[in-house]
Amino acid sequence: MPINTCYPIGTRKSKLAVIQSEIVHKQLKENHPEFDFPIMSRDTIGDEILSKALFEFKHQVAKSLWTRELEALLIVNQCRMLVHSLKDLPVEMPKGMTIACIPRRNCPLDAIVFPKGSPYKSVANLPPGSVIGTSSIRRRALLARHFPHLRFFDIRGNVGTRLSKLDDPESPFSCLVLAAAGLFRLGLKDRVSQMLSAPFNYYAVGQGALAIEVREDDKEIIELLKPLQDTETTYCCVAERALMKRLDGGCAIPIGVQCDSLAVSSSSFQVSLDGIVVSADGLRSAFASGNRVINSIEDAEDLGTQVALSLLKNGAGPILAEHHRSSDSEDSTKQA
Ligand SMILES: NCc1[nH]cc(CCC(=O)O)c1CC(=O)O
Repeated sequence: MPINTCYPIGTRKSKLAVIQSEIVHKQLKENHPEFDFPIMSRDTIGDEILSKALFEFKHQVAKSLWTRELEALLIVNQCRMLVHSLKDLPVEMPKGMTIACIPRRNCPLDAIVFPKGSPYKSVANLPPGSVIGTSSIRRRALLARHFPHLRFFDIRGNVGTRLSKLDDPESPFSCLVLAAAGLFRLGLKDRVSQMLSAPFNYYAVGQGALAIEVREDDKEIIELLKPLQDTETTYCCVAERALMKRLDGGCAIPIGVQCDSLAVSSSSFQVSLDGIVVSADGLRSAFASGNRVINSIEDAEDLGTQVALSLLKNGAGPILAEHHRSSDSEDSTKQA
């Protein structure tokens, strides 16, 4: 037996974060039954400052909201890996950190959840003035594009908290928009009334995928994580993240994507990537798409960058500049 047999997994404390770590734990045990992978959970700033809408945070702060405290555990070797939702990770990883592995993706789509007992089954049927609960500027902008008669209120907290706010008879919300993957992992599939997909809705970069973050120099854990890597998911997510990186987007910017892939051999995939950038009011948008055969991470990055450049050619620049201006000034955070 090697001397080191214990590789702790670090995670946020929310129920979803812990379930996601358990998914990774199970896959690690299947591949390495001789080792232990205890789960250690911690609170992060993102969990503590629940009263602020996400897009009110400064761009740079928003990028590391969910991850900074956990990375400290990696640095001091108290944890060997962190399990995150990929969409919560910044496109530029902090110095010394890397994504070792992206396992197989769950459903990447957004879903609509109505309160228990609601007569509605579709957002399209909601009467004018109905209130949609979401703190995501992307979800708000994309829905406003189709339904200018609906209103949007922020809602924060973990998925369980949001659902109890929704079900409260005093609640202003007619429905919530949540990631289907999170609801599925929490065993709440029966709460999903409607799935939102392209060309009507586009999901967040990396949505539905997990990412395992490690110290870049920890070759031992990188090796142990190799069997958990899903090549098809990785190519799609790398393309999506390259698109966002080229547009300098964080979670305060309404960029939506839709990525589809088809295996053409065991190691190459035909990948098509659609991207959309929307103004906060949903009135203006830029769209672009691209597709190519992907054989490597570099190919995937190239696809994402190409779609980003097409987006800029199609008018994404001024829309993005507007968002950067409003998230950089102190007093214009409630623009929509
Ligand atoms: N920003 C919070 C967050 N981060 C990841 C998920 C869901 C799981 C996933 O996308 O993999 C959620 C909740 C939501 O958006 O409804």
